[in-house]
Amino acid sequence: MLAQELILKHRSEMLHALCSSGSSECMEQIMDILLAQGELIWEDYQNIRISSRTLYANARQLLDLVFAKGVYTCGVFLDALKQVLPEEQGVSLLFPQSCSDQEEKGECQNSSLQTLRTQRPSLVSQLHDCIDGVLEALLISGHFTSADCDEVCLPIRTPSQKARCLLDHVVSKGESAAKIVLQYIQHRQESGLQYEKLYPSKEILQYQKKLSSSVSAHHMSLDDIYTEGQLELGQDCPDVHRTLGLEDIVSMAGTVNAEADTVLVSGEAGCGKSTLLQRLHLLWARGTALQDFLLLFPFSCRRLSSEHRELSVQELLFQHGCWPNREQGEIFQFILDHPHLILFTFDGLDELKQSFSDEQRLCCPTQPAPVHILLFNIIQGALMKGVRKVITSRPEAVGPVLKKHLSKEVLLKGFSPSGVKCFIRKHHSDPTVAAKVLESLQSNNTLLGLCHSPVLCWIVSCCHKELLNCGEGSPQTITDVYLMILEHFLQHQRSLESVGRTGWPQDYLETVLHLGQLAFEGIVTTCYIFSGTDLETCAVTEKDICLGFLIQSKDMSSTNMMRYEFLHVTMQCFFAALFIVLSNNMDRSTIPKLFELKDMRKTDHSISCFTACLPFTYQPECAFDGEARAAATKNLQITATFVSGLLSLRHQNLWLHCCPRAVRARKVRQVERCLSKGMQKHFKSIPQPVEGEKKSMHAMPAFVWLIKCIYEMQESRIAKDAMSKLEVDHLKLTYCNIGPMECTALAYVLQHLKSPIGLQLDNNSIGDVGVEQLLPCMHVCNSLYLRNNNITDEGLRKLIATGIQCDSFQKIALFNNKLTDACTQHFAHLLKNKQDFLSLRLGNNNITAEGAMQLAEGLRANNSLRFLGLWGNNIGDAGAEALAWALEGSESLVWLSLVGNGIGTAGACALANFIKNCASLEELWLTENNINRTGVECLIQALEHNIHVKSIWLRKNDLSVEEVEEMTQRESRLIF
Ligand SMILES: Nc1ncnc2c1ncn2[C@@H]1O[C@H](COP(=O)(O)OP(=O)(O)OP(=O)(O)O)[C@@H](O)[C@H]1O
Repeated sequence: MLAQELILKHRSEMLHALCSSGSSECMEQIMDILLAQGELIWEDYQNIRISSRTLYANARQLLDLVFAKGVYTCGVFLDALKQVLPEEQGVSLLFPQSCSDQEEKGECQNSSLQTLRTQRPSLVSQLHDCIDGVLEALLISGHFTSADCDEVCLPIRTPSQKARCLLDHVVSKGESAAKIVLQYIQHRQESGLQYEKLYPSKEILQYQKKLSSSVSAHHMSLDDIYTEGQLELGQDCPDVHRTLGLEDIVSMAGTVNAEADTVLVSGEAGCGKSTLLQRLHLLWARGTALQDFLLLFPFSCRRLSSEHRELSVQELLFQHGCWPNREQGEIFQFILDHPHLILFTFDGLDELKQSFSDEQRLCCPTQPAPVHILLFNIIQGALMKGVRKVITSRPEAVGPVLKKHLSKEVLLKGFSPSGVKCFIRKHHSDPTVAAKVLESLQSNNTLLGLCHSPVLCWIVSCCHKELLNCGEGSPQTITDVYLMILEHFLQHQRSLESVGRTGWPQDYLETVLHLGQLAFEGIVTTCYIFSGTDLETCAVTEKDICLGFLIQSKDMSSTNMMRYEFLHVTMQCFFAALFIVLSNNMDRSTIPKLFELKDMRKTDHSISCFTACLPFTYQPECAFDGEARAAATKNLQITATFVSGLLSLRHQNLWLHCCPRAVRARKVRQVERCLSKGMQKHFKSIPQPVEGEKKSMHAMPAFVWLIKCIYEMQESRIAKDAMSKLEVDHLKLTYCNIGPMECTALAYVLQHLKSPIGLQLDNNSIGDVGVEQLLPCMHVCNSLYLRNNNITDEGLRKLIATGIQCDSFQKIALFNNKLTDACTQHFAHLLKNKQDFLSLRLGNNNITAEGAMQLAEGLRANNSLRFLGLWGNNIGDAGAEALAWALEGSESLVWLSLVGNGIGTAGACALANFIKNCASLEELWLTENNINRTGVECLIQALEHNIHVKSIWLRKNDLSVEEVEEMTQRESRLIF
């Protein structure tokens, strides 16, 4: 439709749109545009704007005039109208199909070219700083050749000349090329990057470059080995099961609170949180990700913790973000004006000494305050509202107050099985070495389980020579892995020094004790960065530093002071544990305090020989409260785990010449006693069951920790002793961050249970490797709940192969995993061979009709199954028919759920046949299955012959309100 006709047709709507607000502003703006483009002359303008006339009369005059001037003026008018009127006022409604329809009909074929001509002046200036981008778009789309691009970019041209030359070329290429240019510019505007407005000065650009280069300089080293970790949305997110990519962290995906600007990435020690942030920083600096953010400021809570001055936000940005800059004022103003273009990252919130609180409010960005207060205000958006923030933390430090201020939580769960492979391949440039390391991991599933933690994977990969030479005795525990890297670093030093010395721990005992003391005192006082003076106080020498366990602290701030930290905080825990085990002067109460986790910081710390020389000021008790205490305690727990491992029988020979046997024996006894007491305390806290219910224990995180300590000791006597006192029927360990490594420990200990239990491990990250680790305790599980654990058919195959041999194994729940039809043959086999199996729940996997048919084979041969849940799969009518055939005459099945399986009317009719003759079924769930009236009729008829069925759920099917009403009357057991 021509522009003139459009005006004629929509005249009254246009009048309304122009005048209904009662203000002449819209009309004035449109006339500005028409005047600027020469479509109205000054006299026209005067003739329209007559103040004694009504607004509507003036608008009519305008429309008449524009119409009289012809098609072209009408086109300009329509463009102006679109520009000026807000969308919601109905401008899009005015021309409901204008452009798309017209384009299809070819009537509007010149519109982009036209726009290029009519908007030429503004386009020239808009193109100034994006010529390269537009040329690239034209090149990719095939409209321009590289010769065209070269022609446009001739160095003699000024930016405006380049822009004009580009436009001229585009006009010669036609409509679709013009469209590309307009789309490019529009996209930039939409994404908030209207460069003229947003790049107010060269300083901002220079500062951006400076931030990028300092960020890349810090993180380059990781570039070659970075491997994607497993990212999931937190449990509060609506779309929990979605897997995420790196950029999704800052996207809106999974947002639970749209008001908040802060995203939390949480995960266990060494799962790769800091590394993930470093990766994000690097990608941003290179311009390959997060390009919606113009400036990115990375902060480390570890380093912020040692800032004792009060700072304003501005000082925080420039003193901790990057070196001070001349143009601070302007840059800061830019940040305040454009918060949505800025990204802050705060790594390691758990390392702050204060728990998150939203009580002390600040709102002035120039007001100085203690750093943690600034941080808390930034996180909750009281300061720097609109700036996007990504914070990382261990889970212990995340309390409900913090959660309230999060836009979403993302869980980082370490490497997937393919991630482990990918990391090892990246780490070893020689593919033969990589293949050997992988082969050795495949042959030691426990070690493979440990490698799901990136930090352990890194160590194992570094120590590949030791690993490949260790034969049978390959590492089984995390202590083994850390001992391996200790030996690796020390041996490396030995090979540089003269040979002919004794054993490695002895030769380096002093070094280990120096580093150990530094580590221990740091862990006790939550200090992870050490000054030269701290090192001196613990007698750490230059040579000790050269071993490689301490690294120079990377700091983007201006301070030139040399500071150190351990390679990783878990390494610090390991050295602290070595110190506890090897120091002869250790206070006797240290181990009990460590295990009972009575706060070692609170006491006056009478660890005699070094109390006096503690380089740290102890924080008053109140400084560690709530989540901050829990987070600090976690490192003490990791230390205790290492203490257990180091004192295990199998490592005693290592220390023969390092510490007196009697002292060591005492420490071993202390650890054993603590573990036994700790477990008993847990068991005592289990409430007595209500009559008729099972005795159930909901494990606390400390229970998993104690189990891991027992595993590190590798003595079945201790495991047996611990389990001898546990009397429960059901052990619940849901949402406990249980990965393959924890499964190993659990199975090691639980296998000694006296009587079988239900083991509930829903919502963890067990995976196939974890499943394999659980096998040794399958015989004590009468039921196993593994909902939402990333389990595939392969893990399932192994699980069933063992389960089938276990007499007590009777129930399994596997909803929300990654099972497909390939798993159903194993279940069929189980059902055929286990005539006492009771419950099979496979909801929300990927099972289709084919899988249902396989399963049917097993069901047909089984006469014990009481519960069968297949909701949220896709078995269709054929699957339902197969199940109906298999279950015909069943005397055991009580409950069947086929919710959301697309079984349709045919499926319902098939099931009706089975219902007719089934004396056991009580509940049938057929919600959401596209069943129509005919299907329900079949079910009603079947129910006429069946008095046992109590209810059939039929909500969300293809039935009208009237049908529902009528059928409810006829059969009250149908629930709609
Ligand atoms: N995605 C990854 N790709 C390659 N290596 C990784 C990755 N993530 C972690 N690592 C390795 O694991 C080590 C520990 O990771 P990182 O420090 O990021 O863990 P973290 O979760 O921040 O630990 P913590 O909570 O103890 O501070 C890194 O130094 C690196 O060697």
